Amino acid sequence: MAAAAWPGAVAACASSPNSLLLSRPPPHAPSPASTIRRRLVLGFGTPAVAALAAAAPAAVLQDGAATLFVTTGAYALVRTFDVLTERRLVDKSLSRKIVHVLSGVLFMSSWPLFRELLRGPLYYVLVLLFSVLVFWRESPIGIVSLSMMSGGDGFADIVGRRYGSVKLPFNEKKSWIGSISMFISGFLISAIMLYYFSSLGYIHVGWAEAFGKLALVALAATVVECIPVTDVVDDNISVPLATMLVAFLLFGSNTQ
Ligand SMILES: C/C(=C\COP(=O)(O)O)CCC[C@H](C)CCC[C@H](C)CCCC(C)C
Ligand SMILES: Nc1ccn([C@@H]2O[C@H](COP(=O)(O)OP(=O)(O)O)[C@@H](O)[C@H]2O)c(=O)n1
Repeated sequence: MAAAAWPGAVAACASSPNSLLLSRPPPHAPSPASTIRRRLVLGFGTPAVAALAAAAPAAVLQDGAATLFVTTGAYALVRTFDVLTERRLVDKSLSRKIVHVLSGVLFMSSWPLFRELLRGPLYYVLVLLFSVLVFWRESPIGIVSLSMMSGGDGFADIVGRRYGSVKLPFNEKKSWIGSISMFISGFLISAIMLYYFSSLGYIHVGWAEAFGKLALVALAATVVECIPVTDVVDDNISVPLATMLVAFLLFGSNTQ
């Protein structure tokens, strides 16, 4: 049953985007976030914690604390029933069903703890789950598309925000250097991840062809990321979907 900890943790992580909920606290009541912030400052009182609390937006603090709470709770729930089963205090199948019941109910109960609908992280986690379920580690498609979404899109932002003064002619929010960084980092991280999985024997990579294919997938990811549709489709969805399609066309279901 220890393996159940992983889906539990992913579910807990997925709750961080606090997907579906979401009543904000009434305006007259002190917000939980400001209470957390006050406790951080007054309770722990170190300058570093106080500075962090002062700098972080209230919603981030509240959602961060709620995510930590839910993640810890998910592990605690599974671990508790693991121990009860090991000590033969609860029958194994009953233990599993109690976790079955409590996981869903406690997970739903945690929704009011969160504050905002954080779309990007939610989509990101959903794409991770989709790739695990559909592609897992035997297909290069999931590996490559997740590399583009995480590494490529991530570095476009990191580099583009800092050095992206020269904007793209068709999208004033994105820069040449951001898109070039996306292409290079997406390509490199995909190649590294393919190497990692092939060295463990999960996939076979024909390297002579793989580099050209990866360049095409990285190009597709880069183009999709920089066209001005981000307001319509989040790039945590558009980038992986586009790269899954191109990788499927180029690689098929394996890298032979
Ligand atoms: C901030 C994130 C995505 C949104 O990006 P964007 O809107 O700026 O484009 C990432 C969200 C991460 C998520 C909440 C947590 C995912 C956890 C992951 C499944 C587990 C990693 C395990 C590892 C072994 C530490
Ligand atoms: N191709 C790109 C992508 C992002 N960026 C920079 O990164 C910032 C955030 O990018 P984004 O709007 O795609 O952010 P997310 O939707 O990925 O969170 C942009 O406002 C740009 O400053 C860039 O310069 N060039």
